[in-house]
Amino acid sequence: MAYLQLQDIHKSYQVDHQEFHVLNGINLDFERGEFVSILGESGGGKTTLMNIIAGLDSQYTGDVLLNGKSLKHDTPKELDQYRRSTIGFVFQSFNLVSHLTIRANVMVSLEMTNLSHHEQVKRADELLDQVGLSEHKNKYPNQLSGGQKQRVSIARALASDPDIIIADEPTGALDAQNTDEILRLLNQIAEDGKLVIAVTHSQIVADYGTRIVHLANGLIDDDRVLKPAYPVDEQQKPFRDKVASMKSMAGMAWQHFRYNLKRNLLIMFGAAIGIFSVIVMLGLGNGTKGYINHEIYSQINPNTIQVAKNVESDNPTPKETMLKQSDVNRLKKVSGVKKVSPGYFAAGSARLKSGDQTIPLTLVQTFDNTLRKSNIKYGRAPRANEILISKKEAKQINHDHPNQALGTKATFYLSASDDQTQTPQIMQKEVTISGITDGNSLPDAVTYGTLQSMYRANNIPFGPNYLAVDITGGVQNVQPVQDRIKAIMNGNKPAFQITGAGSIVSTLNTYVNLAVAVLTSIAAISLLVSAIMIIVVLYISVAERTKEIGILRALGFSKGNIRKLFIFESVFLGFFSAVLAIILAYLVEWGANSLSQGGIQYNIMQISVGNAIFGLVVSVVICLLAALLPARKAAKVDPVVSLSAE
Ligand SMILES: Nc1ncnc2c1ncn2[C@@H]1O[C@H](COP(=O)(O)OP(=O)(O)OP(=O)(O)O)[C@@H](O)[C@H]1O
Repeated sequence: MAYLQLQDIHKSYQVDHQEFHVLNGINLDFERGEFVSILGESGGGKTTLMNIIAGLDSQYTGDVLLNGKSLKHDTPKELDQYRRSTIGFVFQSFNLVSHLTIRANVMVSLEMTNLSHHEQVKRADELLDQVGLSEHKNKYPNQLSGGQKQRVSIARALASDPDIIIADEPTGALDAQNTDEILRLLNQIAEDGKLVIAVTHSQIVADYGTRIVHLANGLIDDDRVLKPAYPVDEQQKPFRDKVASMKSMAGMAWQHFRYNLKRNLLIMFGAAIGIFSVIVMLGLGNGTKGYINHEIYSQINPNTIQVAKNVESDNPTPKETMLKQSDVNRLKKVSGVKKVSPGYFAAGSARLKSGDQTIPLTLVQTFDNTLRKSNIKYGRAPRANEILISKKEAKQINHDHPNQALGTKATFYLSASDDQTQTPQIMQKEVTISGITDGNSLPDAVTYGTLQSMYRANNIPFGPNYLAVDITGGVQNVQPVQDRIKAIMNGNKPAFQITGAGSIVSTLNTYVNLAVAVLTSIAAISLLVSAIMIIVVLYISVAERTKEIGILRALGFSKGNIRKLFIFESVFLGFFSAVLAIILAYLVEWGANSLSQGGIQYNIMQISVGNAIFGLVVSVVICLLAALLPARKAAKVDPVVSLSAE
């Protein structure tokens, strides 16, 4: 039984509903150690026959048997494996991968073996040495002469130690001296016990081999043995072949990415704009929220909230708003609540009279933890019969030296209505100014006891109209505790409401979040544009690399390998675009914050690590999705068509 048998091979092409018969029943036997030249007229079907032998074309009738085993029913994956392990290609136009160095071109075949990287480099160097190119291994194909390129392609064909070398017009593009050199190498391969099948028009080439087969009208019309086949030394391959790994495909994608760095940099800039805008918007949102919180929390203590009774009427009576001990007890039970203290606020009904100055007090409240001691610029917090006023008010007492208002005696007036008579009464008390605050919108403050004594003196019932609730832990606990308090019901109505400045923080944050979401969505439109751009670029890349895809498929790379090649390249694009976008965003953050520190003394842009990671993940995912269709197209490229492409 011959090593390779062709049995009654018929092949025809369908063009415009017409059938063109190219091979009309080829029967040939080949042995290892033979150097067979296939001669025949141009267009006679020699390349077609080679594609069938190589397992690139399976649309034929008849059978190809290797060691007696038919290829006819092999799956595409089995044919990939057959090419990987058994076939080595040498093409007329060399078909080297232009973006890979000479050594890397040889190593492409070795990616599909179980050799370690180090062993692959060693084998590639040995082969390049064998074909006399060891000095050129770091050059790129366009830096070599035609003869040198063909020697590289011979080294690549031998890399995976295949038993059959198919050479399609191997000397067609070479001068006499290089032809001689290449023929010597091919003959050496046959001498080493491999089967060399060379398609040629040249009688010189044909005469060099051990046998000449002539093709005419789709049939073998002559088959001459010039000399006996070289003896075959049965040797085990020094390594096993395997499907190229993810790592290999990532490595190859990386090599192409680097080779096209300038172009890729431009694409990356385009793709980075979208990610950059999204990250900047998120950072601006964080900064704005932070600024609002900072402004509010610098005046009030976020960890103490004001809780009032939830009353329905617009104009509730003091009795309706008054909180009871039972309310205090209910709040104390809420998890996260540390302390509940009674508080009272009076809006628009108080005055302070000092000498002949009468100062209206917009808001007076009890001094408790909702206010920050750090806002007291001069003096201290009020004790019994003392009052804390703002700097603006102190200026009305002593215009030039407001701090000298400290210790001044004044009369504090407060109107209150007796629930029974409904007649407002003006209560008054002599107080001393104990402190002056710095803020513009801070309330004036007295102690709860001071207010209580004023009401008692006038026989008007008094009780807290809010409760100051201290919350354990950090600021992050405030919202959950607020939510738990809001969930306490009186029948089917909430029992309490959160009042004071703290209550608006979450509302403001909700608005800012909404604004950020809208702006981020607008920024995300540029992400869509980036995605479309990447799809277009990859489609162009598939078209540009059709030949390369054909070469890789001929060498034994599977469709899946080709798909991964494009997907990896796109992922690299996504990753580096995001890195670029993140760097740009942090630069803009630095610029914006330098400006905002000068104005509002706050970092208005705060890009978190989470924002940067989000940008990175989104960019990689978008590029991954954008690569799916072009990668699929690349995988579907027919190697026979792409190899014959101009
Ligand atoms: N994909 C195809 N569709 C239609 N016809 C094709 C296709 N590929 C090849 N042919 C035809 O099949 C015939 C054989 O082509 P093939 O390339 O095998 O010839 P060849 O002997 O290698 O020629 P040459 O020596 O000029 O390279 C030619 O007539 C060619 O036009």
